Amino acid sequence: MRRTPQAVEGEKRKLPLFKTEEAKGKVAFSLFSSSILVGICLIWAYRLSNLPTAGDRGRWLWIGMFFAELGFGFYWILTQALRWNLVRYYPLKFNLSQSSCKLPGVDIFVCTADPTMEPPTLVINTILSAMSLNHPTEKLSVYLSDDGGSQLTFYALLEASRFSKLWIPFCKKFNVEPRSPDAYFIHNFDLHEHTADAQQRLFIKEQYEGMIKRIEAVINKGGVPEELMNQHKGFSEWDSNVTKQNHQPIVQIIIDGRDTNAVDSDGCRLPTLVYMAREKRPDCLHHFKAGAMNALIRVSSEISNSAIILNLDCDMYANNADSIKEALCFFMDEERGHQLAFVQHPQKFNNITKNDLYGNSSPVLHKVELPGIGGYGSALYCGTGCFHRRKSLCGTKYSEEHKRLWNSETRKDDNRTVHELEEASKVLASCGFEKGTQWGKEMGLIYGCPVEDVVTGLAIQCRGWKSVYYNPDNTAFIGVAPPTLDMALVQFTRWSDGLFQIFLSKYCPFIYGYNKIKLGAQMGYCVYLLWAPSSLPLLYYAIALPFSLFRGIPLFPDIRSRWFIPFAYVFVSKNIYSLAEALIFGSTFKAWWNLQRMWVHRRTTSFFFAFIDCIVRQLGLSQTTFTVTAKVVTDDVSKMYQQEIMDFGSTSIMFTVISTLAMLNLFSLIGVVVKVFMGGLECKDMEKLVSQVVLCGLMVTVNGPVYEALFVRKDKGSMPGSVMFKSIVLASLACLIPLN
Ligand SMILES: O=c1ccn([C@@H]2O[C@H](COP(=O)(O)OP(=O)(O)O[C@H]3O[C@H](CO)[C@@H](O)[C@H](O)[C@H]3O)[C@@H](O)[C@H]2O)c(=O)[nH]1
Ligand SMILES: [Mn+2]
Repeated sequence: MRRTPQAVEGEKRKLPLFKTEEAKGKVAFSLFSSSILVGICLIWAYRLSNLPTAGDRGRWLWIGMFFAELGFGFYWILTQALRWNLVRYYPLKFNLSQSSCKLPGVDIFVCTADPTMEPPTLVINTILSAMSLNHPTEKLSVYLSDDGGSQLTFYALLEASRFSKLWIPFCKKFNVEPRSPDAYFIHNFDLHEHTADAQQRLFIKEQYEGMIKRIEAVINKGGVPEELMNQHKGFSEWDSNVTKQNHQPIVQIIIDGRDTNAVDSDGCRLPTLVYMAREKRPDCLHHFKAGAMNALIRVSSEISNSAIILNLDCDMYANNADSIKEALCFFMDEERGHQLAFVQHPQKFNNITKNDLYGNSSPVLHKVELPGIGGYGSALYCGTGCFHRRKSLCGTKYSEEHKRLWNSETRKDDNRTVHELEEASKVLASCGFEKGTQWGKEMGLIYGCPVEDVVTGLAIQCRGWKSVYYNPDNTAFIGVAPPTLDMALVQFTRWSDGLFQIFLSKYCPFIYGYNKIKLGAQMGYCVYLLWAPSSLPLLYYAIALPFSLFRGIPLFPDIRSRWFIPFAYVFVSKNIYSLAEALIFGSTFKAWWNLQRMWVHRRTTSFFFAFIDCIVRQLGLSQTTFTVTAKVVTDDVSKMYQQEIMDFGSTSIMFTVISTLAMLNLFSLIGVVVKVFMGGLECKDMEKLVSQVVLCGLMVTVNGPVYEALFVRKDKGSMPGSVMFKSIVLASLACLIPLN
């Protein structure tokens, strides 16, 4: 009997398109983690039962220790939620290729904000990589949002649109990866080979380099020359009044995907390519990246309106050519796909050195902590490398009805001309459009928070949607990590500030998420949202321990007391666990050590400043800002980074804090050594101070590079003299303050 095509289709569509795997070892882990919990409770009990009596030296120090350890303890409990429910997802690409379902359209959004910090040549590499992803080109549209409103970026995009006619067929023919020309040509191919393939590669490389030269020449001139301007009508938007902060909405459809004449060098259709610079006016809040994303959502709904949106930062190029296919496996799965709002990829970087000097890319974060919260169906939205369902991003609540709605959601059959589409889009990208609407509140990305991504993801999940964190072996998107300490700390300040702001707002996961997302997910969110206040216990330890050690005041139990055991157990086992976990997931020992140092620096500077900023803002004294991370640095700085030498070469106040803490710990350690040698400390007293000596010693060891930068190095990355001076004065003062 012959089966009808429908029956065959029905059968095939039942194949699952992704699978889930739970991590093993849950029982062992919960036993271990309970034992630490017991230790923590014992520590709290010790603090309460041994409180020095009123008038005793160090009573206040002791009370502070109790609160610090309460903070450490509760925070540690939260972090356990990230490890209870580790789930990994695997798309089944083969099953998708077997399925006869129609693929939905995909709109890719790329955001850029500044042509100097984010050079147009970098931006177009991301654009080209996005345009060449494996997906039917008539269902692919790429949008660039340029918050810099720069004709240089527009010019570069025009050049890229021309080059894409060569690049896309080249990628598909040779299955090129990474799909960013810059990242691809960095590999040293044997370009002198004489095969036809090698010849073609060489030809494309030359074309690429020629394009980059032309763009750089225009950038060096500081503007697009008249004769080039005449080549495209779009340049007429840039009259003399256009500045970054003040200009009309600009929308230019550079490639119209509907146009059957828009073809590449092989005669295949090109994806749609759109440039957008939303309107900016000095008296109109633009809400940074969130505002740009929302304008993109609206403009793209007018032009292509694809059901799936991929959002990328301008430095995140596509590495894995099949990432769209893989994401569609999740969304199109018959059984569970309709519940998913987004699929988040990890943020990986192409400039991570062997031992990850600034702890930018920890394997434990990507392989344990983020999938850990994903295990509750509540993966964090991290702002880039994320595939969204347009519906959920626009504010729709989850409902069972979203099943099988793909086909009705593809591109509008639109007969309007390019000009008409552009004019209609400009209205959507204007300042006034959002007034009195739900954009920024219930629709699109949420405004008012520098980490618009996390809060938006949370809101989506609280509307009933689920999300997936997917970390493929073949990394999907690769960006640029901040290559200086200062930049890394500034980035963490913005994050921890924004995250804590979410905690204090109506979006606090314990309240907003109550009964909507799982408790584990609420806790998991708070691990991040409480970064800023998590600075306080560590800062207290970093000051109170050397402070009291210098004065011979013991703050921990005698090493021969039984109370010493829980302290030692918690401290040692927690750190051994963290080291073992890091090594198992592919870190080096040195990378783990560097990360520990970075946590000390982040907590004592970024998180602490963010904590203060956030409180100040809650009092209504300041406004949200967004400091864009520069993606290019000078050669000196880059060389230092490549050699894994820390860069302290700026007078940032953060460096003063870092070096003051380092000096304080060093002074008190030296103080103790001197006392021991002078016979001023008896063995009995020493036994009480051992824990403090060890902890201060560790702090000094962790800070090794800080002392080097203060006293040994003479290069550009050494600590400026003024910072050294301030830190020595401050640390000495702290040592000299009398304590009754
Ligand atoms: O007014 C603005 C500011 C920034 N951006 C873009 O936002 C992206 C992220 O900015 P970046 O300076 O690179 O910040 P990062 O700290 O690297 O960004 C991380 O953290 C942000 C939230 O703090 C998220 O939005 C990002 O996706 C995430 O990669 C870049 O493409 C910018 O061009 C804009 O479009 N408009
Ligand atoms: Mn970035």
